[in-house]
Amino acid sequence: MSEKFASISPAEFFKRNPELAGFSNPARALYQALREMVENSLDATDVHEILPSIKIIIDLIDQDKQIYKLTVEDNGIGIPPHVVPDAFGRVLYSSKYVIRQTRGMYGLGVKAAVLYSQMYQDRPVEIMTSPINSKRIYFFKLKIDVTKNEPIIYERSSILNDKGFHGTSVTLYLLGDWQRSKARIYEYIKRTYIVAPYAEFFFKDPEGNVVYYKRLTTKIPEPPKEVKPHPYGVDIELLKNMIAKQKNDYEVKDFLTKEFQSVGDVTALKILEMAKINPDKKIKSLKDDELARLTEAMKKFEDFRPPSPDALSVIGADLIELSLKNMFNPEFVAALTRKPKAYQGHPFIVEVGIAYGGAIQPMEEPLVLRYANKIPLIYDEKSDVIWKVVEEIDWKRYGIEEEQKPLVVMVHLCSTKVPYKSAGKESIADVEEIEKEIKNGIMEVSRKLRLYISEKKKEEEARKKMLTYLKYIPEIARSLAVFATDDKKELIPKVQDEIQSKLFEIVKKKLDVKDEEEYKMYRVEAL
Ligand SMILES: Nc1ncnc2c1ncn2[C@@H]1O[C@H](COP(=O)(O)OP(=O)(O)OP(=O)(O)O)[C@@H](O)[C@H]1O
Repeated sequence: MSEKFASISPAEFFKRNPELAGFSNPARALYQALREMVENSLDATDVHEILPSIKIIIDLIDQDKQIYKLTVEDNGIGIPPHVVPDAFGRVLYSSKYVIRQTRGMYGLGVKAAVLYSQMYQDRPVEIMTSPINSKRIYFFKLKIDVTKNEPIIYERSSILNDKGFHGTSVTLYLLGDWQRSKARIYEYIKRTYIVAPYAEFFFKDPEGNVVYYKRLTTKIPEPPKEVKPHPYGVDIELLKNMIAKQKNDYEVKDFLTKEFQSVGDVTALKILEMAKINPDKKIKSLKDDELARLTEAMKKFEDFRPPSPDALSVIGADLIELSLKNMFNPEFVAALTRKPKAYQGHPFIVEVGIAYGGAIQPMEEPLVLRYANKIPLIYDEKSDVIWKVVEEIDWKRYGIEEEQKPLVVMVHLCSTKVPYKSAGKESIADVEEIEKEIKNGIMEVSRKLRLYISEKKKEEEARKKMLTYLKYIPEIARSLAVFATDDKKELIPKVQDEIQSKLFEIVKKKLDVKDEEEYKMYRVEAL
């Protein structure tokens, strides 16, 4: 029998393999669709220095068929009306194919949700949007033509925007399973809020429950800037692609200095010498073998400055501490942002937060909160590099002796390219440089915890010591009273009482006991 060959569109590919984008079953699909929409909303707000107000509503609209209506609304930058159909109806269409840290990166998320949606019910996706300063609010209803990977527009209209609204609201109908996704959806929203305390979230679930997470601060992290590629991240195809896109036919030396970061005149000349290419040669005339030599020289050259961290946007130690305190009410909290590092030409920064004791529920393993580019990662915990590192930490070395540890470890990796293991963005691959940074970050913040625990222990020991003195006070007071009254028996009780009170007073001061009740308790116990 002969093989039958055919070609399929990217839309068809993801329709056939929805699990690759996280849409593997109705429970996971409801969670994943919500995630994709919330992440788009956050990218449309905080990346543009707008304090996010995000509204999420899930309704069950067909009990028999388990069809849910999911709406996510934001106050973001909105979407220009001419790109809406492609943004929601053409797989691999995105505004995020630039070198800048955003939650989105594949140009797939919301389309994967639309594809899944139209597989099990027939309502189109509904979009309402108004870009900043737009005089009109636009409405669309559309589906994806799976064979052509194109939007099919069912409705398009607009109304006057007389209230100055800007932002986007997306409504999707899909086969879901609320009962089996409920815990994870709540966890996702909570963990998203932990790293975005400058956002407010309103959530109404299909059972009618409403949660509101209020904005804790108006301090918004500095947004990421778009940067040029770093020479370490280059390959032959990328070079070809960049050259093809150039309007002017640069000389190769100028091309290197103008289109890449960290390349000045001297460096460009050195690279071209290594690649044996004439610096005046026009880029469009470069042959394949020359491009290969140029790529190799760019990879081998050792003196580039590391990739610029300007494209990254960290959360910041103070916001992490604020959120951990607010969420867990711990007795100790610390956080830090490590210095920028790079892997394969991509800059990255690791942030770590730790919370201990107080109201934290003790568990055998610490509670690990994993984040990548401000997205909480909920599924596939055990296959993630963050988990791998946390698992290897010997907490006893940091003063945590308990079998059941009241401990939360939060790790945030931000990068212009997070090495996710799949398009569903649930776990980070073990890249050596990243693994090492996470380890160093956890160790550094844990040393602060160790210091806190050891000081606390010292204080407790000192306290215990003082408390044992209490036991001896009546005895000492009696002996001193006998001594001070020259054995005049009738005076002894009074003097003994005076000495005793004085001594108790001294210990009380030393112990720093402010609460009279607590002090009495010690006394009773000690006596
Ligand atoms: N709420 C929104 N506000 C503004 N723009 C949006 C919104 N939702 C989607 N977009 C636009 O639509 C594009 C496509 O979104 P989509 O979720 O498919 O991919 P992405 O976010 O770019 O990447 P990823 O697949 O990694 O999530 C986005 O790049 C963005 O430009």
